[in-house]
Amino acid sequence: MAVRADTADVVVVGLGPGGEEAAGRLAEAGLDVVGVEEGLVGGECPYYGCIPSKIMVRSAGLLAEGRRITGHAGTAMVHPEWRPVTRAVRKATADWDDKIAVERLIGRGVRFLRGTGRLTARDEVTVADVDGNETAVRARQAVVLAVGSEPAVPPIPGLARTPYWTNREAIRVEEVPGSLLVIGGGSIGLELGQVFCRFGTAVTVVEGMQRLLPREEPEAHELLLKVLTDNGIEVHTSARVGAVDYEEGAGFTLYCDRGERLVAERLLVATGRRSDLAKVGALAVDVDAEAPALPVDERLRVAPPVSGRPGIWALGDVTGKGAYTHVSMYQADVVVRGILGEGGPPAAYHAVPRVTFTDPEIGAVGLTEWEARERGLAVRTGLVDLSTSARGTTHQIGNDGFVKLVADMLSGVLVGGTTAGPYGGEVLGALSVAVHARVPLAVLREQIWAYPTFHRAIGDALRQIK
Ligand SMILES: Cc1cc2nc3c(=O)[nH]c(=O)nc-3n(C[C@H](O)[C@H](O)[C@H](O)COP(=O)(O)OP(=O)(O)OC[C@H]3O[C@@H](n4cnc5c(N)ncnc54)[C@H](O)[C@@H]3O)c2cc1C
Ligand SMILES: NC(=O)c1ccc[n+]([C@@H]2O[C@H](COP(=O)([O-])OP(=O)(O)OC[C@H]3O[C@@H](n4cnc5c(N)ncnc54)[C@H](O)[C@@H]3O)[C@@H](O)[C@H]2O)c1
Repeated sequence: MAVRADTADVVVVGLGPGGEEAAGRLAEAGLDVVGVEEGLVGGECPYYGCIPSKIMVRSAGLLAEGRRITGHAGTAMVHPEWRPVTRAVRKATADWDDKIAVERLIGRGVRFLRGTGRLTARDEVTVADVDGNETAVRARQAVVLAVGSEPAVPPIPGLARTPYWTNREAIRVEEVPGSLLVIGGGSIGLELGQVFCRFGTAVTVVEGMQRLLPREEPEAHELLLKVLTDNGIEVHTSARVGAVDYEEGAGFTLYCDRGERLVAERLLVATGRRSDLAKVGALAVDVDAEAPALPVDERLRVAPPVSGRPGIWALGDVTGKGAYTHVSMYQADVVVRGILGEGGPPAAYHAVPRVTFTDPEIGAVGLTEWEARERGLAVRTGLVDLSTSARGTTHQIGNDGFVKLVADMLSGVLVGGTTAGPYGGEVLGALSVAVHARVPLAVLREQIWAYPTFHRAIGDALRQIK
């Protein structure tokens, strides 16, 4: 094993969306930056997450729209074919090759090291490559930990011995299975579950909590339960999986505590994410390696720079502030400004937007009604059914959805909201601005909302907030 020593102004460990952005911008600003990545430069989002999954969602959406033609605009026979989806995913991921991403990074001035980075001292990252060679890089100014997350697989008896899928295998699948069990009714389980269902797979979703998307509004659960069940997906909520079995040819069997015995060809485990703090050497900065996330202050510092010693920053999924690409990119900006000493506002999370790309899409921003009540706010809500709105009426089939607003009457602003329905993620834009900028309710009520749009329902919901 060879050991090499190096120094740099900044070492960025993990080059997902946020790490890549931070490394690139810091190098462009003239700092000597070493970027360390053990997998693919770009991270989960472009290769196994947002991009390929949304390609699949789009293809599945086309099938659904095709099937809606009959009875509304003529007749249509829809024959699903998975091959074009595989082709599009392979193209978008460059066949899971990051050559272009590495070139782009180097082009921005970053020195790239492929390997696993670990904090071995407060100012040192040791990078081990696949051959076991190590490079100890001493950071003069900063270390940025942007190591993201990986699937959290629950300790269900029998599961570890089976060839279950996580998002990684599901994204790379070459043929749709005849049947699929999904453990977890969150964003991944529902987006991919609906995709496979639309391509002909018999899908069963098993969710441990009482509701699908349990962190969102209960109305989102009710809507998705109705629509997904209508699509033919079998949904089990409040279901605890006691054991998993797998037999070649027979497939997977889930034994649930209430006695259900669920069988399918494939099993997708989509039960959230975890970050491996031990692997990145969190102990070197006195962080418990078993902690769920790296603790950061409002400037994303795990440890501020002190008396000539570099500061340790973190960003992205590993900070536990919302596992979304847009959060990681937002935090990258705060980190870059912090390292360059540019000042500017600290990180704020009162208006984190999120979209689950099911059909209907579930867009949400800020607090849910329950979260607002938990915080003791003077809560009033407005709720409008999209299907009965003017746009819902003209849209006809596929018009399920709602707009829900959560207001705090003391501060007189919206603190959260949900826009569920066709283009729910796009409609969310208007609400995101209102929650982010704390636009007074009085000002929002004066707004003219174009007719007949889905976002006009925001104006209708506002009128319910007295
Ligand atoms: C199926 C799926 C769909 C998703 N869809 C969306 C979506 O539509 N919209 C959205 O906003 N978000 C979506 N997400 C979430 C999004 O992908 C993540 O929030 C985002 O990728 C996190 O970015 P990150 O910068 O934290 O790092 P990650 O993308 O997690 O990347 C971290 C990188 O660090 C590397 N790494 C880890 N440890 C080390 C180490 N010790 N040394 C060197 N390298 C290391 C990893 O190999 C990885 O490349 C989705 C996720 C999944 C799984
Ligand atoms: N459109 C998007 O922005 C998008 C899409 C996919 C993923 N993501 C990100 O990736 C993260 C991970 O997605 P995810 O769907 O895996 O996580 P999630 O946290 O969104 O959902 C996981 C679900 O699994 C359930 N669960 C956990 N353990 C279980 C068990 N043993 N049995 C049954 N159910 C169980 C949870 O109650 C939860 O509803 C998301 O939180 C999100 O931040 C975002």
